[in-house]
Amino acid sequence: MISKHLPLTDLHRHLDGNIRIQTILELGQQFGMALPANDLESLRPHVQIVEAEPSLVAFLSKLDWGVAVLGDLEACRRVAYENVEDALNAQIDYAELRFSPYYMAMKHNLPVAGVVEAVVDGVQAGCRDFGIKANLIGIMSRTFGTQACQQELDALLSQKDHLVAVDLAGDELGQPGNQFVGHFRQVRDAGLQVTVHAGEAAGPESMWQAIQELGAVRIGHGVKAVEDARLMDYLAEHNIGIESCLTSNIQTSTVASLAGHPLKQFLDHGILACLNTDDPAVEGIELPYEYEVAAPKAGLTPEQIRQAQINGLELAFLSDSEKNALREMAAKR
Ligand SMILES: O=c1[nH]cnc2c1ncn2[C@@H]1O[C@H](CO)[C@@H](O)[C@H]1O
Ligand SMILES: [Zn+2]
Repeated sequence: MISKHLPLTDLHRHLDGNIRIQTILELGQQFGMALPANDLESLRPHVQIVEAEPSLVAFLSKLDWGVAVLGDLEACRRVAYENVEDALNAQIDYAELRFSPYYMAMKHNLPVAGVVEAVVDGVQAGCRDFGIKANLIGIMSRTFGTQACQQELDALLSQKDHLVAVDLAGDELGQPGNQFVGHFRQVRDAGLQVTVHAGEAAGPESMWQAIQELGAVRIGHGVKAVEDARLMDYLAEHNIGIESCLTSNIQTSTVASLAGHPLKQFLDHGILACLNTDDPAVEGIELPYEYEVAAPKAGLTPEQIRQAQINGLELAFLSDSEKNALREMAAKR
């Protein structure tokens, strides 16, 4: 259950993994693109997971049509704006929306820095119109290699005042984190926080690398930490946050069943772990489903679900006064 009197956060939410099917249809039509299907239900299996995919990389290919229809910067602005409305509809009080401008720019050769500006603009307009709070996390898509990531980072840093953090996402096995040490030095020098997708496709060594060499203060997924007792202790002692995404982990075949998901062990161990969506439109779920269906199936007690909601605010890239304002707002309703 979601506690109404606590702020609800989604800290791990890809806005380019949350493009509405209807919007994919409309943008496809607008830009005269041939889509694999021309109505909502026939397009669905091409852009949404219908059964678990065999691997992370197979799962990620389901995001490709959503970004393929981004034919101009206005389209990027539109999906960013709609993402804020989706967050409101999912009862979210505070969202950290992450996006990969290189991935969004790729199909139509859009200017990468222009994509960042368009996303910033769309999210700002959305926050004004829908009355919720959001911050942006820039992603480097490791799948496309180190040079593309540097180009992507340059574009992100050109708008660094509008970002709270930078992340590394994509093919964790194919592009290990040790290639990105220089990139993350630039991120930290720019005064931005670091969160990294790690311990999802690769093992606990990938999480150690993200923490010790890239400077990650939060880890996306991190499911493989259970294989390393010393890492479990380290995460708890150093308040390294784990951004759990239960349904996503099933759909990428990272975890075989919700009953076997390690989130419960993280919470039992005193690790600051929270509940998040990942790519809601692609997964066909929203945050309330994660709280009301997925978390109980993963064996979390009502107290642990409440703790996960508290941890979400604790881990947010917000100042103490911003967190307090959210707490007071939720306590009053
Ligand atoms: O669960 C995930 N694990 C790793 N990378 C992901 C996941 N979901 C999306 N992306 C990656 O994030 C970028 C778009 O924001 C893309 O690189 C996409 O492949
Ligand atoms: Zn993710």
